Amino acid sequence: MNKMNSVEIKNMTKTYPSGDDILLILDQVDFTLPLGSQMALTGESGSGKSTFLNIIGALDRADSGEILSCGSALHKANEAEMSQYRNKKTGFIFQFHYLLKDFTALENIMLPGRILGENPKELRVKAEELLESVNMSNRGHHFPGQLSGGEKQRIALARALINKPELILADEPTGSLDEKNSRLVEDMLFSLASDANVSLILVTHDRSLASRANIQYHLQSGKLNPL
Ligand SMILES: Nc1ncnc2c1ncn2[C@@H]1O[C@H](COP(=O)(O)OP(=O)(O)OP(=O)(O)O)[C@@H](O)[C@H]1O
Repeated sequence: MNKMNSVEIKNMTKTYPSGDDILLILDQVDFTLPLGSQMALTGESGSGKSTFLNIIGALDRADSGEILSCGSALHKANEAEMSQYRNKKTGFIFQFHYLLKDFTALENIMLPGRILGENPKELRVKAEELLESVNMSNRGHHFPGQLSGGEKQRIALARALINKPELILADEPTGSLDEKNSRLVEDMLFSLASDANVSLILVTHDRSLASRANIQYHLQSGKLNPL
């Protein structure tokens, strides 16, 4: 794998069974993401955007092809290696925040670090810094139920960054927010990714959001087309 790339994919195919038929979702896709770049992926509903993201995030597997991401060969990885890769190399943000309701905002941010067995004191310092970077310093002790949708998504963004990932994978991260909160979360996502020089893959329906990324692709009929 070329050290200047975060992701290198060759000839990746993914199908799903559908009754007696087979759905061809990704059709011999080749793709390279240079280190530190920000890529947006658009495409119609059902075109396979989440499937593409989930394979790079080691949440799903391709049928065939070579998938190298952050130095890991995902097409050859076993379950333990997939989980190690997910926890150490990637930070995921979904449309819904998936914060744990019985944990405070600060505890939610710390959680991925706890799973890796990091030193709790150091982790807390990092989590407080991240809380500040998403402008939520005064809300660390609040529970998710006490936060607005936009605030919860900012906590989810901080949580995605706690393990200093090499790659952020965002699946419609502003899809359930209003215009004002969408812009706020978008601004934070792009600026935090670029400050930390982390590569970003962002799946979105929103063309204006996509246009903020320096690389844009459109997924159609199983093929990735640069825009
Ligand atoms: N586990 C599965 N089993 C069978 N079919 C699936 C599975 N997961 C996804 N699909 C199908 O694969 C296609 C691509 O799904 P995917 O979620 O990747 O699309 P998407 O572009 O992200 O859509 P949306 O924009 O609506 O979220 C869809 O037709 C979907 O129904």
